[in-house]
Amino acid sequence: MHIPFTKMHGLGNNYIYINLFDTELQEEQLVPLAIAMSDVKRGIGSDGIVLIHPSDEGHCGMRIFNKDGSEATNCGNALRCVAKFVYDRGILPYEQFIIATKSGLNYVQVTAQHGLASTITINMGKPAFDRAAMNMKGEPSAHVINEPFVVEGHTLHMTNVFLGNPHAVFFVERIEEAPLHTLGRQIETHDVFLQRTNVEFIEIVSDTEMHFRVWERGSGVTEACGTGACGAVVAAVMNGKCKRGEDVLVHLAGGDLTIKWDDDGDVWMTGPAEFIADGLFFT
Ligand SMILES: N[C@@H](CCC[C@H](N)C(=O)O)C(=O)O
Repeated sequence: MHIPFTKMHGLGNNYIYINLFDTELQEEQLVPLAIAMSDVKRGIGSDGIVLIHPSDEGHCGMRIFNKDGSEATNCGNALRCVAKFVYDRGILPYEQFIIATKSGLNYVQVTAQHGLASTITINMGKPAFDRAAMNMKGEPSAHVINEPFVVEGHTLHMTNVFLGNPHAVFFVERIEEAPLHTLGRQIETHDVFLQRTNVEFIEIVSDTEMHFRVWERGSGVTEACGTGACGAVVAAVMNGKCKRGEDVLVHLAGGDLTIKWDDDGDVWMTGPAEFIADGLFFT
């Protein structure tokens, strides 16, 4: 079987996109396909796969699988790439439309240059803070804001934000010292998180600027995480370190995103998306 695919990236967070507007896949193929395609040596190599599919009321739908085959509920960088895919390729040639994900409907605004999407702004929805939303052990309605968290004998201070996906955010003095490789997997798989978590380290530069690094659930260290950057800005506001209602410039390993948590409670993300290649995957 030959599966047509497109590889794209958002600030280096790279996924293989499969267009189900014109390709058919069975549900049982999806997990093995995510693992096989993401493999650098025997597949294409990626942080996971993303399915672009027709959805109700003329919306475009999106599903995201991490490189270990686990399915997530949303992906900020993939939302921008899907927006560029459907806009540039004439599937939804409008500057405003909706992408439906497992975590809800995301409003999209495309800024185009010479007929191609160059910058994409997405409404990422409203954050939640309760342990139930985070799928954590403990009192379901309790929030975790800057609470001591012990992992591998280290006591860190954790803030939890659910923003499309679960995020555990930690402040560091210097971003170069973020313990991504030493504690990322241990925090992701800590038994307090019933469905694991994404892990973010941030260094505050000012109340409108930060550095950011991520260990993603199911994919490990990646160059960028859109829902994570949104969660990090919300966590910084909750801890009195960033301003609500203003653009916050987030420096990720793969480039910059602009994030705003507005006064109505919605979080907005603005950034780029790029095509890498089209191809056929042989199974
Ligand atoms: N890279 C993504 C998030 C992908 C899913 C995540 N690893 C999870 O399992 O929750 C983004 O840009 O938001």
